[in-house]
Amino acid sequence: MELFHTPEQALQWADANRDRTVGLVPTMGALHEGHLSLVRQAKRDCRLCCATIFVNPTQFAEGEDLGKYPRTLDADLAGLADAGCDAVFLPTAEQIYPPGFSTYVQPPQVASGWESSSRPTHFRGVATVVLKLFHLVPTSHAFFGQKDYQQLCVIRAMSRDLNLPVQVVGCPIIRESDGLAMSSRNRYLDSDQRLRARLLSLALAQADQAIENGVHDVQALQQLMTQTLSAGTVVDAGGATATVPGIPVGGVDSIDYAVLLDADTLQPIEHLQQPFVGLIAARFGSTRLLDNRVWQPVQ
Ligand SMILES: Nc1ncnc2c1ncn2[C@@H]1O[C@H](COP(=O)(O)OP(=O)(O)OP(=O)(O)O)[C@@H](O)[C@H]1O
Ligand SMILES: CC(C)(CO)[C@@H](O)C(=O)[O-]
Ligand code: BAL
Repeated sequence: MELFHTPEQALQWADANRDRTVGLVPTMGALHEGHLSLVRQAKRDCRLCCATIFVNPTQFAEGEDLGKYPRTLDADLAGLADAGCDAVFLPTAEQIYPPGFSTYVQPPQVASGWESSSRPTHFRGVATVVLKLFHLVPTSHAFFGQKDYQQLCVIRAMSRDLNLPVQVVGCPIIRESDGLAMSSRNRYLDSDQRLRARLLSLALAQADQAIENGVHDVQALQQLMTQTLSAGTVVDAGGATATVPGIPVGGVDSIDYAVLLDADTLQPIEHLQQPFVGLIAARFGSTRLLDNRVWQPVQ
């Protein structure tokens, strides 16, 4: 596995391999099985895979966890090599944002709301760095996780709107055995928060079960997700409310959103007659976690 530290080296490598399909896997490091699944998918779809590790300062808001974001480079490189990654680009902040840098991507419409409500400049930073990475490591394909669903929508829209010659591939969410979506920030959770973090996937599973049982009212489904998250309780098959074995009493510390939206536009919906997504962001102390689930139209 080759390591590049400068944009020139990355460009040279991409140039030397321009007759092969190459898949790009952008990450911020602190890698887990979710990231490695993207590398494996890239290797299935493309001849070569290049991962990037860069904790991008422009996507963090003032007071967020940029300074304490986990950095585990040795383990990351071992995991990438093991997953069959061919090259890793590890730029510095000065290389990506040299003195005088002042040009940013205005993110597409689908960036409005949800994540942007708590992180107003987040997608401006994400879109800018992803566009730069696409230029610095020119590839035919780029792989992103559905765990960051709104981010995937933003990158797809940017690629379409700006005619970028990159096929954006969305990859399924990889979960822990209790359903918690893998995330680098899970390591911030203490043991009590970790048990309660299961409520995100549980809220989506509750909505899924209710849809199966014929509940097709959007408000009722959103309420069910909110109730599961805030009280830490579930509704059983008979409609009774019950606590969940193994989850400490009480719900998440706060909910940023728990909504059903059009799966493409992320606009609110009134019925379930188009593909739709359940999107959740909730907090445990200062740790903010995301989860989502996509459904096909219900007739
Ligand atoms: N559980 C997962 N399953 C699939 N893809 C994932 C998962 N977690 C992250 N990814 C994807 O990996 C890529 C890099 O994400 P990132 O480095 O921010 O990891 P993360 O675990 O989401 O970190 P954070 O906790 O900071 O949100 C993104 O495309 C992201 O969607
Ligand atoms: C896509 C990304 C690597 C851009 O910094 C980041 O937002 C992430 O890790 O999801
Ligand atoms: N996983 C998206 C990157 C971020 O939260 O900044």
